[in-house]
Amino acid sequence: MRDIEARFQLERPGFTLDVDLRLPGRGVSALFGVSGSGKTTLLRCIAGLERAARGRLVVDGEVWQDGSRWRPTHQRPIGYVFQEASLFPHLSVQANLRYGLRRSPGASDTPLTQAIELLGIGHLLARRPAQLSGGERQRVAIARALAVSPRVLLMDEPLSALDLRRRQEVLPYLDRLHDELAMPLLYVSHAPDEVARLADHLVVLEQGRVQAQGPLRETLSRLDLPIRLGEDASAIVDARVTEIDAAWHLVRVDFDGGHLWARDPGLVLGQRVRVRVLARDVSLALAPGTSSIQNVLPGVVDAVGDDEHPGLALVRVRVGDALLLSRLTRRSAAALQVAPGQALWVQVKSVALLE
Ligand SMILES: Nc1ncnc2c1ncn2[C@@H]1O[C@H](COP(=O)(O)OP(=O)(O)OP(=O)(O)O)[C@@H](O)[C@H]1O
Repeated sequence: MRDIEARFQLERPGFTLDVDLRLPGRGVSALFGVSGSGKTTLLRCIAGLERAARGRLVVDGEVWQDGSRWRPTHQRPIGYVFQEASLFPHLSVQANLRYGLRRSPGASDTPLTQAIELLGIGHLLARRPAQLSGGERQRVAIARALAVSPRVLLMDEPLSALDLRRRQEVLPYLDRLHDELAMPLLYVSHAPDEVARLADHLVVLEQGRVQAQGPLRETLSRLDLPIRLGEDASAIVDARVTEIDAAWHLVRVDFDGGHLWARDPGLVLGQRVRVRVLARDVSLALAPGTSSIQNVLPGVVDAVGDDEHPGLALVRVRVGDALLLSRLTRRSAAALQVAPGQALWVQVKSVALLE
């Protein structure tokens, strides 16, 4: 699967979308930005729902749109999942799933069967939408989008209408999509924790323009970006579970730069995990010290940048191959004489393990 090339300009009263994107042909690309930044508009352009959008769209080597060509929505092989599952209330889950297939006569049943398995909804097929939980409805909506064998799956904040428990229930299925789908998935979200967990590639939109785009880890560790992420500024580290301390309900994960201890969310030995480390949970010290913090790693300062408040600095520290961010007061940074190339100790107060 080749990259997606998406260039669009769209003028609306009080809002202009002007983007030039190259998205990987596989994996999850998160479109991230505050409300009104143009995320939904961008998805609609890709789906061919914004006739006024000028630009160029190439998916898997096929031109869907350029100066002279325009494929209407029904000729674009996409799956579209909205915030709320729009299922027909009078039809069973099975009939809802088959509904989308009517558009493509002769389509094989295999993708639908696979989607039912992937989303774990085989036992729900005879039910009506009113007999499903919000999370189950959303899983059905995702399966319906996959049943038509799309070349791209577009998801517009698929969890935002769900409460925390239902979100937790659906997230593992999104992980499965991430791991098992060979097609690209464009995932709109304004929730940094979802992005950190699911995305491989990140696009940050602000007022209709792209502020940053690139692989997730690199893009998150850009020093100009955390300002936009505020309290959610974080780094992602790829690690593996190497020890489980059942007595203290802790788990040890190892990565290239050392190891970290975290609360055990129920992991198994050897499991690969993404570790999310918030910049505000990372402090720096000249010596390992004797504080209550158990996660202390040797690192080297990579860069020092401004933060949103003049009293704060953001420091990027290399720990092995990983880059961590630390948010500290300018006064502390001055006291430690923090500067690129300096070796110091990184104290990590807490981390989140994202399976
Ligand atoms: N049909 C429309 N006609 C005119 N303007 C619109 C229309 N839909 C959205 N807009 C405007 O376009 C801009 C981008 O909206 P869009 O829905 O793409 O943002 P978003 O990032 O998806 O926001 P949210 O997270 O709230 O869904 C906003 O200023 C919005 O008010």
